[in-house]
Amino acid sequence: MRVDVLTIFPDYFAPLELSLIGKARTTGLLDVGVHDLRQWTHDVHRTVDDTPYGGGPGMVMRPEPWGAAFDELVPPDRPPLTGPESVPLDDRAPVLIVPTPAGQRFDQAMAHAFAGERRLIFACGRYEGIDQRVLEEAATRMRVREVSLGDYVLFGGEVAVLVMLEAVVRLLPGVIGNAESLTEESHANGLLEAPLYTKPAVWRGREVPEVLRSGDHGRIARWRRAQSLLRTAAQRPDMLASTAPETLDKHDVAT
Ligand SMILES: COc1ccc2nc(C(=O)O)sc2c1
Repeated sequence: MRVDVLTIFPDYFAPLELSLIGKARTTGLLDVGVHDLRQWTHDVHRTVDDTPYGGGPGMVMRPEPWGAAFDELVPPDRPPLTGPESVPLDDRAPVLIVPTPAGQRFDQAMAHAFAGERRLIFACGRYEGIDQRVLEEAATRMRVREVSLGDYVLFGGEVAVLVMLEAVVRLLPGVIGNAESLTEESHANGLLEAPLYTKPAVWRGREVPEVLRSGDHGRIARWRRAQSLLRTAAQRPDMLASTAPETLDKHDVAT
């Protein structure tokens, strides 16, 4: 997978050299380019923002640097359409992901969808946001996705990109050594994962549930399923709404 990130704070992405993402890059599973948007400015102050039309607080990111950056990263195979019309794009066009509080909520299903793409481009907004015409023009040659991490507001898109990148890259084949981890974790099956335990068997007077030390794999699986349902009901009842109702056997719940 090729990923390009456009930002005025490239240093935010130093963490992409670390851990499993860093390893994915060195092993060739992932190719990342982080680009300072200011390299597409031409004034002495390398200006990327200006006051909003219609008034209002703060500043808006100017369209010109973004347009020039996209021209370089995604050369139009034809002059971009200048009208308001958008062009349906085939699935070979790169996906442009724009973090914004006004976007669709990011979730594991979206992470899987992005993980299936050959190329992702992330546009990190700052200030009050990016001139809307940038997204409209980009849609003539990319599949544009406005995405939010949740119902809160950050200073800019960089942190959201780091979160989405980690969620996506860990799904790429070969990045996580034991792919089975991906099937057992929260949100993998529409539920939250069961509680986890490791040695010692007793810690500060608290015992690991006997069932997990029983060696009875069928019983352990039933217990974990029951705990997963109970935990989801307690923490995220909204997730249960899209899960078929299940009857819990009290023996499966017992620890
Ligand atoms: C100006 O760019 C921003 C500002 C806030 C913000 N908050 C996000 C979020 O997902 O919470 S993405 C994002 C992008």
